This record gives sequence, C-alpha cells and structure tokens, in this order.
Amino acid sequence: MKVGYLGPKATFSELAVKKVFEGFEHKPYQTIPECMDAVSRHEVELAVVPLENALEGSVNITLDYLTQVAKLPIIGEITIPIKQHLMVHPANADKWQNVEKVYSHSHAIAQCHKFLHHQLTGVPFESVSSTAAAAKMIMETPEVNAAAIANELAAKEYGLTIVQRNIHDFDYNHTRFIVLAEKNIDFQVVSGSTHYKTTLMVTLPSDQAGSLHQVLSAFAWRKINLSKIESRPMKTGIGNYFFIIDLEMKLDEVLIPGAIAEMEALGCCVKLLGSYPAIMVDLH
Ligand SMILES: O=C(O)C(=O)C[C@]1(C(=O)O)C=C[C@@H](O)C=C1
Repeated sequence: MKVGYLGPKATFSELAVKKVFEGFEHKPYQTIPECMDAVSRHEVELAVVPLENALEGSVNITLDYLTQVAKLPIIGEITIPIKQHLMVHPANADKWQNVEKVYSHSHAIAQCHKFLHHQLTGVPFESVSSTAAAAKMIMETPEVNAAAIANELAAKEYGLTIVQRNIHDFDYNHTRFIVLAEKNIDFQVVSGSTHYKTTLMVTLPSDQAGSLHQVLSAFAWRKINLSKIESRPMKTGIGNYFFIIDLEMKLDEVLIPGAIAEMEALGCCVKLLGSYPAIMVDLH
C-alpha cells in the first residue's frame, strides 16, 4: 500500500509516516494539495498531511483544500513532537551568525519567531513548501550563506550542519497530521489506537442570531466534549465562515447523529469529515 506525504524526504510529515506506516511504500509530494490529489487519482491509497501545530495553529491550506476541493474522509490522526533546528551548508558553518536569509515552511518560521528576532535580527526569511525543501535548497547552494529551519533527519539527509538546536519558541511543540483515504482503511489496525475523534464541518444559517450558541448547545446537553472549534472563511464574501468542530468521541448511533439532525433542523449545513483513531507518537 502506498502512502503520500508532504515531501521531500526528511520533512516532519515523513517522520510521522515512517513511524506509523512502517512497511508501506512512502511517496513524497511537493505540496499538500498534490498529496490529496494523489489519493483522489488513486496514485496512493493514503495521504498524511499536516493539519495543526501547537504553536502556530492550523495549516490553512490543508483545511481549505480538504473541505473545498479534495473532500476526502479523515481516517486517522498522528501527533508528533516537533524540534526545529537551524542548519547551514558545512562550508558556511563558521559564519552562520551572518546568514543573509533563512528558509523554511511558514509554520516552522512562525514557531521560531523569538529566536529569529533576537538571534538573527533583521535577517530576512522566506517560506518554502516544507522544512525539508528548505534544507535541500541549502544543500544545493553552498555559495549562498543562508540557513534552513528543519529537523535532525533533514540535516542528515542533506548533509547540513546544525548550528543552533531547538530554536522553536516554546518547548511543548507538536504537530497534528491527518490521514486521508478514499478506501475504508481501518487506522485502528495500523495505529493500535482506540482513542477516537470525530470532526465536523458546520455552516451556520445566514443572519440568524444565536445560531452558534444553538450549535454548541446541541453538543453540550448531550455531554459531547468538544476539543476544538475553529472558523475559516467560506470565500463567499467577508464575514462568511464555516466551523471545524472536533468531538472527543467516536461516531455513535444516537448522540452525534442526534446533534447533527438538530443542527440541520436549525438551518445549519453539517458535513462529517471523519471519525477516526488518533495517536500521539513518541519519536525516540
Ligand atoms: O515542512 C514540514 O516538515 C512539514 O511536515 C510541514 C509542517 C507544517 O506544515 O506544520 C509540519 C510540522 C512543522 O510544524 C513544520 C512544518
């Protein structure tokens, strides 16, 4: 079975895939939408893409492309610890404090703002498609005194020298990855996890005061615990949002269907994005 992930080799996405999908064929893709399209094209059976980082929040392209274009079921979630390091080409190791530019994924840069502000004040940074893509670029351009923010595996994969370790601003740094598949693949068998979550996409009726309160009440009186609610633009005009709601329970036959029916009766549009096992992986 093939698993697509945000590449190139040595991204945090690959770390998650290597840890959970041992024995599967792993296939890197340049962007998150390309990962999802590969599942839709049946090029791979599964895709693992980043959804949310503990310091920087949601990876918006994942949410938007999943809900607006790919519309693939979420069948699993993998959370891994994130350690960001500053790395340079070995030829530039002794002059890293004078780097001309820092490259990484936008979320990795955001996780290291304090370090960049205090240790590399005024040095410009540029977002690229992933942390490993930044590392690969630094390896290919030794003549430029630039740095990448990436993980330990990327330094090894691309022969870079880590000049500053753990530059992320806060210690408790994790990223949630979602596993997407068209086929009904049982992630509990792969992960061994029995901790389930259910994710819904809810659009409120227009111009109905109190509708969000009604949505939250539909879960509250059923004692369904929410672990997240987040709004995202519908892209139909300023102020038009949909809500992503994570429930801390597996889809059952009474409570969640009852809450969905109640919300729909109140004029909401509700879509089940998935009910799936979630696993926290220790990379050691
Ligand atoms: O670029 C990578 O290495 C990724 O796997 C993407 C990603 C992300 O999008 O958040 C994953 C974990 C980190 O938060 C930094 C980047």
